[in-house]
Amino acid sequence: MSLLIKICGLKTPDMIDAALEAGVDLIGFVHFARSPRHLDLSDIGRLIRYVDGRAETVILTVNPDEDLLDHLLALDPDYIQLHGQETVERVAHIKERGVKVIKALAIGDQEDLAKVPRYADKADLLILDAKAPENAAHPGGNGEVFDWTLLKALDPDIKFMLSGGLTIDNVEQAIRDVQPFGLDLSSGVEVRKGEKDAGLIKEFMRRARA
Ligand SMILES: O=C(O)c1ccccc1N[C@@H]1O[C@H](COP(=O)(O)O)[C@@H](O)[C@H]1O
Repeated sequence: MSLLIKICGLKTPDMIDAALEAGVDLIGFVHFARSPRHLDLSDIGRLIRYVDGRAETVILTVNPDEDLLDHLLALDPDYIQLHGQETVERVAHIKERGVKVIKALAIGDQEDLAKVPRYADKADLLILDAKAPENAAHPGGNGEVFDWTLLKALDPDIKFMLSGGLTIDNVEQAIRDVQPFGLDLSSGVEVRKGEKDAGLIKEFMRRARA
């Protein structure tokens, strides 16, 4: 089965077109004010309508309260991506609202693996990402790679998307070494923070699919 690939933090129709042409499966939009990829609700709504079912759409957010969730669900994304400290119970509650949920977990050491199975049981998709550096303005999207060898201790039946610092230079090694179910990335296909590049998206996808 081919790898499921999500590119996050897209901000313009042009970059959505580049991602679709390159064969990206999941198109992600960020709603988190401190991020250089942040979009307001009306822009996300407009871009979801632009995608128009040509790929699945994801809205990434961090510890959303019920009011924000109402606004995000009104935009009708296929997935909500939770990139904060949301509990397993919160994941279950959001799924009950009728949307698929991607849960991102930060992996920094062996102990972080203990929580993975419980989230894997509840979330529709699981992302394993690097821990944000201290003082980072946002908990993801920092281009940080974590120690992939930690994942050798994980139950091989758990399906996850590998994330954190994936680029055209390390994607082939990531696939070879980790053999993930999917890949998720943002800053690795940017020329400046928050500015995606069509050539990098195309080359990343070429190498990932090769
Ligand atoms: O991209 C952001 O700005 C962001 C903000 C808040 C939470 C998560 C964010 N990004 C997500 O982090 C991972 C890894 O990103 P990268 O490839 O290391 O840049 C990915 O899921 C991003 O969507």
